Amino acid sequence: MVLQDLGRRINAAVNDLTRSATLDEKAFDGMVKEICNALVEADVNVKLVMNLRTSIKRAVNFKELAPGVNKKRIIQKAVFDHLVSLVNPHNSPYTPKKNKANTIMFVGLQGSGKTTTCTKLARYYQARGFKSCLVCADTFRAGAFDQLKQNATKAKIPYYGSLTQTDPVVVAREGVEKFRKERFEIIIVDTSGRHQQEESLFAEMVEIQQAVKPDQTIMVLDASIGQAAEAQSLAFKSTAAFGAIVITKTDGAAAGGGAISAVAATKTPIVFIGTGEHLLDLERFQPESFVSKLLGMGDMQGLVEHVQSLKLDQKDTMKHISEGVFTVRDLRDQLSNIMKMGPLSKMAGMIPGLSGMMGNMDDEDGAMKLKRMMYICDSMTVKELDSDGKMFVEQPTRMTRIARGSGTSVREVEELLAQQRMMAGMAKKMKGGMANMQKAQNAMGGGRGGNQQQQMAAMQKRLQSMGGGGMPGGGGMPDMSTLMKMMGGGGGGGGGGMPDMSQLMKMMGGGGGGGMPGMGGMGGGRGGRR
Ligand SMILES: Nc1nc2c(ncn2[C@@H]2O[C@H](COP(=O)(O)OP(=O)(O)OP(=O)(O)O)[C@@H](O)[C@H]2O)c(=O)[nH]1
Repeated sequence: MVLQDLGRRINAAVNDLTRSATLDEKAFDGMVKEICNALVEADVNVKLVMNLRTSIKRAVNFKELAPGVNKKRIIQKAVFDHLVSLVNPHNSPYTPKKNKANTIMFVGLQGSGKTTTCTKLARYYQARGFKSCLVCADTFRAGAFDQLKQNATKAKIPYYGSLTQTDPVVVAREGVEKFRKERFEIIIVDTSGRHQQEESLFAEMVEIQQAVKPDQTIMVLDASIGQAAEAQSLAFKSTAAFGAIVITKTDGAAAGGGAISAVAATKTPIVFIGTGEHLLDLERFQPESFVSKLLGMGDMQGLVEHVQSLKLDQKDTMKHISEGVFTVRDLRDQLSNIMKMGPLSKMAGMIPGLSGMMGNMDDEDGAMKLKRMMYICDSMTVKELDSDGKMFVEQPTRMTRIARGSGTSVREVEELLAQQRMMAGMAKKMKGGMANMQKAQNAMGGGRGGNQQQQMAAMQKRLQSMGGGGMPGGGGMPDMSTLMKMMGGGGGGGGGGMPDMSQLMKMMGGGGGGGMPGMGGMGGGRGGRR
């Protein structure tokens, strides 16, 4: 069962119970049983599942619940809290510091995703202002250096390796020394994959560790090993004292829940999880955010961090929106920003309530639709791009020309222009709202350097007062329709406009956040795709 399915099943069990007319002990026991079955099927250790069952039942003691208490809320919160503690390692990892060389060494079994994750992590820190680089100390697998070189070049990360030196200890030492001299702040050392039995490779790993003296050694584990993650991490731990774990391939692994909970049980911090093959498919692991996303409640903090790390250029569009304008070029810029964000299904998972709405959205179809919209924009003249779109109504032959030039249909050009018109309408409405938003932000002590938590809390309060469905476990995030209300957007399942996320991010003190306006119109939302 992939993680998404696990989340859906748990969510369904909780929702079925809280919606049912008879919220009694028998129905509650049924829900707990269904959650436990789902967890066991996702390869979570039976003993851990039994503990969770006992503690949820203890937390919601029907016999002692006073009449009139909000049982729904108590049940939701108990499930949320206990799932969080199931995946919480209760241990903080090393945090890299600015203006010093932080050396991070990667170890793990063959094929677990070390090389890929090294590059993802270097990019992650690079995007956060750390001068990052990569050292390839895998002289064991032919092609390992080439793979790292290719990945690093794509991510624009400096790298070091050798095609002739066969001693990985020498390569690691030379690479780290070179980058330390050059004042790099994050130096990531990739080592060769091991099998548990290969004693000589284990010894080599220890030698590299002694040579480069890493500040942190990270073990990479493939999520598909499920519960075996515990034994594997202990085998590595007894040889190389590693400090943290990255679990890769949580996107497709049937046993992802098993691996995460097994590692958490060993109290080893899980720093990141790999969620796909793309360079951006790396998420910081935080138990609350993870469970929130698993249950389809979104992960707004993760979304803000992700969008900020992309360093999207929003200046012109934000200025336009504040003036009540939204040109075709603004739409093109937003499309290009969306394409930088990674697969749509992942973005949707971070927005409360949206993943359910886009349940059947196929990433490939979505990406293709976006590309075709970009082709349309790229076939326009500068004047057309910077226009408000009215010239297409006055001279419809322009649409025929553009459709021909972009290899698309007139219908698609019309759809794109309809999208732009809708955004322009929203921009007009938001003209006054932007100033109010800014005022609200200032009042909350916001601004770029503001206290994000305070702002989140204030925003949640405001959203709740608007009637949004609260998220159990302190999240309090509303559903999408509430967000849309707040943003003054259209909304609605089939092709309704998504709100401009940059507004939300601004309010959360994100600064420079990215806008994703009108994503719903991209493919018509669920069922609207052709
Ligand atoms: N779906 C998915 N694939 C991943 C993820 N991380 C890595 N991969 C894929 O897993 C495969 C193996 O990854 P590598 O990075 O080469 O693994 P490695 O551990 O360096 O391999 P060795 O050097 O042989 O030990 C590649 O095809 C990656 O694209 C992930 O989070 N999700």
